[in-house]
Amino acid sequence: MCKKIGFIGCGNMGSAMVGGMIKSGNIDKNNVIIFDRSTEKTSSLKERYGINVGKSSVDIASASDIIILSVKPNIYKDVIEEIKGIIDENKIIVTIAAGQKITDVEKMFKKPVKIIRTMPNTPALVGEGMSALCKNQLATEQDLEEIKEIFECFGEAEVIKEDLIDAFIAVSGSSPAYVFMFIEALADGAVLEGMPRDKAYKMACQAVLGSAKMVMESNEHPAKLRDNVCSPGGTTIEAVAELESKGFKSAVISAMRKCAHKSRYMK
Ligand SMILES: NC(=O)C1=CN([C@@H]2O[C@H](COP(=O)(O)OP(=O)(O)OC[C@H]3O[C@@H](n4cnc5c(N)ncnc54)[C@H](OP(=O)(O)O)[C@@H]3O)[C@@H](O)[C@H]2O)C=CC1
Ligand SMILES: O=C(O)[C@@H]1CCC=N1
Repeated sequence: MCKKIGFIGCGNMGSAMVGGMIKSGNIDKNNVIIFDRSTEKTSSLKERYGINVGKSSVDIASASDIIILSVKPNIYKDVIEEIKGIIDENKIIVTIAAGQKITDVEKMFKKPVKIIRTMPNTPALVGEGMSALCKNQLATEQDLEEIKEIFECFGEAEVIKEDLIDAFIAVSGSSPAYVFMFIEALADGAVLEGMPRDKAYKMACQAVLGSAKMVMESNEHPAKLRDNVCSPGGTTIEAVAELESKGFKSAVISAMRKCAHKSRYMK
């Protein structure tokens, strides 16, 4: 892969993707160029990964074959207005924004442009991202495969239909936030029972990591794996009963409905 990859916006998600790509060893640092209106962010990424820094969004659009729009959804219009003159049918626009449908982005360009809509997540930074991708009509299957390969540098990637992207945000793009809350709650519970805080985080994280791995590798239903932990009259069923009475699962499901609804209707 020797195409030039440009990032416009290097905040939480852009920097996680840049970090994941470079750390993977599959993308040459000389093929990555970034721009953010905050020079502090670009300087720190340049220092860490040795990548190139552009002077403007226009710089990135000119120098890159693949342009990743990693600014907030409400900034898309301004950035596209700046770069659209430079974008031709040989370049691929990659979007990562919640709520920005392919047709919305096509309208902003007001001309035929190859667009791959994606939804990554921040665990990309540690090579454990989960991304979804879909394409517009002008982008080819080969373009989609090429972008998927780039996203696979920092985790798993799946091609999905665009109408599933709101569900995907709820289960993947946004879900690290709720998983971090769960880890924090597990650690707090352990601290309450006398465990030192640093050990509590390590134990909580390993329990989450190990449990996720078990679901992925065992092919068992999560409820069966839960039942295997619940000894009759034992400790776990006490915790499970309390979680059920507090509406643990329904709280998660209803949070995800809010998340998907926001993604579907946000402007
Ligand atoms: N955070 C996440 O977990 C995920 C985010 N996304 C999507 O990623 C996108 C970025 O989100 P996130 O990284 O969290 O946001 P951030 O605010 O952390 O990053 C956006 C960056 O873009 C900069 N910026 C703003 N305007 C411009 C501009 N005109 N030109 C260049 N840079 C600009 C911002 O600077 P300043 O801070 O000065 O405004 C900021 O550094 C969003 O569209 C979001 O929906 C998708 C999946 C997961
Ligand atoms: O909160 C947001 O809008 C973005 C999209 C997915 C994760 N963060």
